Parts: sequence; C-alpha cells; structure tokens
Amino acid sequence: MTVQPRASAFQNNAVVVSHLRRAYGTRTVIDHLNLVIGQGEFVVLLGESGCGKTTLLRALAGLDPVQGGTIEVPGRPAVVFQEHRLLPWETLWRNVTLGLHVPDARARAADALGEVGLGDRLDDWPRNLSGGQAQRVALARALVQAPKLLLLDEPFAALDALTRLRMHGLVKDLVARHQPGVLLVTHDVDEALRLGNRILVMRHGVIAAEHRLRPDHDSAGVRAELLRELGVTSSH
Ligand SMILES: Nc1ncnc2c1ncn2[C@@H]1O[C@H](COP(=O)(O)OP(=O)(O)OP(=O)(O)O)[C@@H](O)[C@H]1O
Repeated sequence: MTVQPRASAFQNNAVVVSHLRRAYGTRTVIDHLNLVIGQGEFVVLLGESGCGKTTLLRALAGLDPVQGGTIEVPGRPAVVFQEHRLLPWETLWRNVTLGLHVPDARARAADALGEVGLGDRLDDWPRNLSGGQAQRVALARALVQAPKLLLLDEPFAALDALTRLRMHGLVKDLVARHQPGVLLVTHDVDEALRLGNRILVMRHGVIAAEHRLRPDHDSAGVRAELLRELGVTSSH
C-alpha cells in the first residue's frame, strides 16, 4: 500500500492519518496510529530513540510504503531533514526550485530566499553557506512548493544553540504567514515547548500522550510532565 494524495476529503486539515501500520518485515513499528493535523497547526513529536518518529514522518512524506491504514494529504508534503541535502553543483536559486517546472522559477526562488533572509544570495553556491544558512535554504526549498503539510525531521539538531534559537523564530514566523500544518520531530523538549501548539509523545509506535498548549500555558509544569512521560526524571 502506498500513500495516495487525496484532495477531496479535505477542508481544513493538512493530514488525516487513520489506523496506520508500518512494519519492517515481520516487525511492526507503528500500529493503529491516528493523527489529524489542521492547517496552521504546529505539532511536535517527541519520543525516545527508536520509538518510530522518523518512520512516521517518512510514511507521511510518502517516502516509504505502509502496511495498513490510510494517510490523506492535500497535495505533496514538503520535508526538511537534519542535513540540508542541497546539490553542491547547483546555485542556491536552482536548488530551491529543483523539480518545480514553472516559467517564473527564479522569481519564486527569490521570494522564498528573501523570506529566509538570503534574498541577495540567489547565484551563490551551497559550499559558501554556514550550517544555519544551508538549513534556511532547505526551508526556502520547502516553502516554494507552498505545501499544506510541512514535515521537519530534526532540522535544527546540528545547529549551535544561538543559530537554533534564531531558526525557531524564523520557522514560527513562516508558519504563521503561510499556515501549513507542521509535524516537527525533535529530541529537544524546550524546542517543542517553544514551537508547538500541540506536543505528542510517542512510545513504541503509538501516541502515548498529548499536550495542547495554550499561549498562556504553564511551561514548567508541561515540561516536567513531558520529561516524566519520556522516562527522564525531573529532580531539578
Ligand atoms: N529501514 C529499516 N529497516 C528495519 N528496521 C528499521 C528501519 N528503519 C527503522 N527501523 C526500526 O524501526 C524502529 C523505529 O525507528 P525510527 O528511526 O523511526 O525511530 P526514531 O524514533 O526516529 O529514533 P531516533 O530518535 O533515534 O531517530 C527502530 O526499532 C528501528 O530499528
């Protein structure tokens, strides 16, 4: 079974997952998972190593086949990975519009690169970028597709702490402006609290806990609960 993009069932949802099952051979990694993400909603997925986060993200991206259930996405999701995956032999604007066959590709790349603060680097090369800049180009490449669903697989994990904070601000602004539904996979509880409208804790391939965050949420309280749910003792 593969993921079939279906636009018809959609009103305001970026993705609807029903009873998803994903197995590697005889080993089931995700079982009967249900998830709905709305347009403009920022959902963060936490969970201990090996619980199935990347497996879920790859299934939603349509990169892997699934063995049961359905995934409905309006159009093609865009994905940003931990590594930028830019082609070193293409300029930045060409990297951003790779696979986008439209006559005004350069203008669209200019808009997208402008939104991530790199509007003056269209003809530059990936090798001349810092890690943070390269991830911003990766974000521009995702944005230019105008995705309804944006999948982020630990995109800030390799960045230094200060750059990571700046990227949080940028991504938050971009999501507020473009309103895709977002699923962010991370190990960073504070990143989850800073960015998420909703935080999911995954354990052994199922969603074991869910926190909806209001703007005035008690950050310290939710943080302590999350650490407990993640099996980390919070004695300080
Ligand atoms: N290609 C594969 N073939 C077989 N098993 C796999 C494959 N990819 C992942 N797995 C298994 O599926 C389970 C979930 O892996 P996954 O990478 O989704 O975890 P994760 O939660 O993203 O972990 P991490 O936080 O360490 O990245 C693990 O037990 C892993 O060994």
